[in-house]
Amino acid sequence: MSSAPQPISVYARWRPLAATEAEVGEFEHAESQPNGSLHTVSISPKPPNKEKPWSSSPAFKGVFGQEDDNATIFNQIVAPVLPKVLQGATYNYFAYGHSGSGKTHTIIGYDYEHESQVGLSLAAARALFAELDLHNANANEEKLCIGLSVFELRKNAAFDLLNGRTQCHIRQGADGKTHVRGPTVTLEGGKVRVQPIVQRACWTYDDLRRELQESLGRRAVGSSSVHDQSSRTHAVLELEIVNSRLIDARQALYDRQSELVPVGKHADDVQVEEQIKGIIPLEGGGYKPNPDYQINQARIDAAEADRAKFEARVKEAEEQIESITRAETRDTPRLGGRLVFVDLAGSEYQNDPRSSQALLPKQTPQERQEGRQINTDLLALKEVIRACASGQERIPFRSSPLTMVLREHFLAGKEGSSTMIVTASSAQSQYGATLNSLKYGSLVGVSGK
Ligand SMILES: Nc1ncnc2c1ncn2[C@@H]1O[C@H](COP(=O)(O)OP(=O)(O)OP(=O)(O)O)[C@@H](O)[C@H]1O
Repeated sequence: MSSAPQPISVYARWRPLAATEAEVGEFEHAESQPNGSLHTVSISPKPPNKEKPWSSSPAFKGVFGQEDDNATIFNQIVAPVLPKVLQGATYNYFAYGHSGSGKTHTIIGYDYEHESQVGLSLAAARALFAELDLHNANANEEKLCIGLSVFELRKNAAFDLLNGRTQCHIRQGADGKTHVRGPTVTLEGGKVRVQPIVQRACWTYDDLRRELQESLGRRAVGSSSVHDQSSRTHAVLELEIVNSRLIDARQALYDRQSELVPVGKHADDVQVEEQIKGIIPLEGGGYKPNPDYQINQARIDAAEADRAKFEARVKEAEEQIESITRAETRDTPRLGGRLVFVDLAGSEYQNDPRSSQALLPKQTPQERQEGRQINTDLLALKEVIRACASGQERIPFRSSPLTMVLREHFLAGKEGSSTMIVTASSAQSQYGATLNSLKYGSLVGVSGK
């Protein structure tokens, strides 16, 4: 697969100190722009902390200060790409940092009422709806809306937050694509349904906000030995520009895939049954043809013909989706534009004793195992971003469930890009954790140069 380089930009964001942290004090941090484009970030601890000062490479496209609110960040790094999203491009945003550093504040926000505080995903949805409403007001145009998907990734599974937190499996198909599917449900008449991650059609901003709020209420909560469970999962929010025809066509595809399952199984069963009846096992091993049974080839052929008929129906449904999404039009907004926001698990789970000691004093064996998976995910993400940014031929998407799930978004075309926001705290107590986050961001950012 040949891949065009996908640009990556990394930003750092300092959050204000919490009241309790302010009492203990903060370490020094500064930034500079040595080559006039990318920023370096420098930090140095205050005594009694004996750690060494550290400076990043020029790797950060920008640094947001404690006084910068969500609206400022939205205007600078999300608003400029919205015209491209409306033309069909995909843009990915990742928030990376230790627990409590401000990832959720940045991606979703906690205050939905004040424009300056709404997180990047909701602010983007509101701005997209303003454009879609203008388009939809024209009676001649097919109406467009935003398809919302919200899921959590934990260990090797995805949990669909728009579908009661149903556990879904992440698999790579024969086509190399990643499939995220819920359990197979058997319906009346032997039919089955294999439900993918739900995409909810939202026609207004208020609809979307309500759906998002409700789904986030289903995030894994409760106390582990140290943290809320939410810091141990990656939350993925996808916003896609869709219309009713596309939604219906995708539903038709899932229906036909579901219909194919029992038909395919029946064809396999008939094949095996006939072959078994047609042979006799020998005592010393091996088989000989059964003289008393003539393999019923007509029965096998009928079952295979049935399978072919249902496979053709699936193919037809796939082509229908292709024809809807590929419909050549210069008009905007166009179908398929996407924004993907990822609130990553706490970076303290990365394998570094310095940050771990401060934030993870005591972990159960199960938590340590989860921590190792998060570590794998975050390392894999770094490698995938670096490979995408340098236009490498082979991108190691299969290294972790997180990168498998995001594969399609990274490959969505040369128009889009990825942006990482490293959320950081200058509280004295969080020097080690912040240092590690900035180091990670710096490594990712230099690959985008
Ligand atoms: N830039 C900011 N401005 C104001 N308050 C902030 C900012 N960043 C974070 N906060 C506040 O700090 C607290 C912790 O932030 P948040 O929950 O976003 O952290 P997190 O990195 O998502 O943590 P976790 O990984 O545990 O979910 C919240 O009360 C949040 O409102």
